[in-house]
Amino acid sequence: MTTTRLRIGTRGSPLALAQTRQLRALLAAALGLEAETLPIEVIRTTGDIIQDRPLSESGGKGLFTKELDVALIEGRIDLAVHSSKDLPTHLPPEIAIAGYLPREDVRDAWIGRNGATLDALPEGAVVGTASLRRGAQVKRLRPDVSLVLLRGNVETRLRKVESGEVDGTLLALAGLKRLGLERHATAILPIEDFLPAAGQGAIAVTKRAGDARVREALAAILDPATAAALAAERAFLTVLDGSCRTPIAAHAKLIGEEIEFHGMALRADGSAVYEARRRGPSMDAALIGDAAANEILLRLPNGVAGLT
Ligand SMILES: NCc1[nH]cc(CCC(=O)O)c1CC(=O)O
Repeated sequence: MTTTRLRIGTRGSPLALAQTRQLRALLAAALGLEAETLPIEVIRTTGDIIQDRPLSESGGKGLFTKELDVALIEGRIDLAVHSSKDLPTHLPPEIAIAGYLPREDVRDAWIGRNGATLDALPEGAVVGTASLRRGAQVKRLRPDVSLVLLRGNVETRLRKVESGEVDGTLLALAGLKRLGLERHATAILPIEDFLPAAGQGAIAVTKRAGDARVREALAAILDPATAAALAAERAFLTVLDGSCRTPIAAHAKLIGEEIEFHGMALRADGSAVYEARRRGPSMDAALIGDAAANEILLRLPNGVAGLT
């Protein structure tokens, strides 16, 4: 197998690069190569350029992936590394998800100014987030706090808490860990109140559909348990999130041969929550996520649009 020239594409954010180096190290070890023989191509995406408004208002889907898809299709790279959370539910037909690395911690971390917890924030405190899901989950517990848009990469957001621009923010613990910034977490939020985004904590690899060379090269480092969980979470998202404007959370985990699934759709102001829980054989993961989403759809008085 000629694998020595596999080119890896990624966004250029510190988190994207950390994830890509992790994948490259695993892949090189599995192939018995030096990591440096697998070149990393940094590709700027639309999502990296838009910084001043929520991505949900900018066309949402595919903002972090389109330029990487094009690079794959044009043969400039052979695989691309993504945060699964940022992968759209529908990919172009030329692109396939090869699989996922073993998942990191799926939970959200709370970063409070001067170490304050979410419970201990004074009335009317300001929480920064760009995530509709996190905003709705915060409002559900603390309807008195105000939400402001906080974008930028992980370091930028941490700085905005330190400088007092906001009293606190939420970030994926996985991202903090990968950047060696876990010490900034004031608290790790319980999964029941802060059910994560579909795909949170998982690194996905995409490739050209039908590229057997890349599929074979990756086989040893991809994790089937994460793939089963992601199949359920992505199916749930596919049914509920046509718009990227609805707060949706989903978490699946493999217990033995079974998938345990918990999904949630929230009204943006946190005033209503619709949940579904299911358990079933892991081979039915996508069906489980799909069924849970349809169960929630049936309970929504005005469909998903009623939640925005
Ligand atoms: N949308 C940004 C993004 N995409 C993936 C992660 C974290 C890493 C992960 O979930 O795997 C983050 C930052 C954050 O939510 O704190």
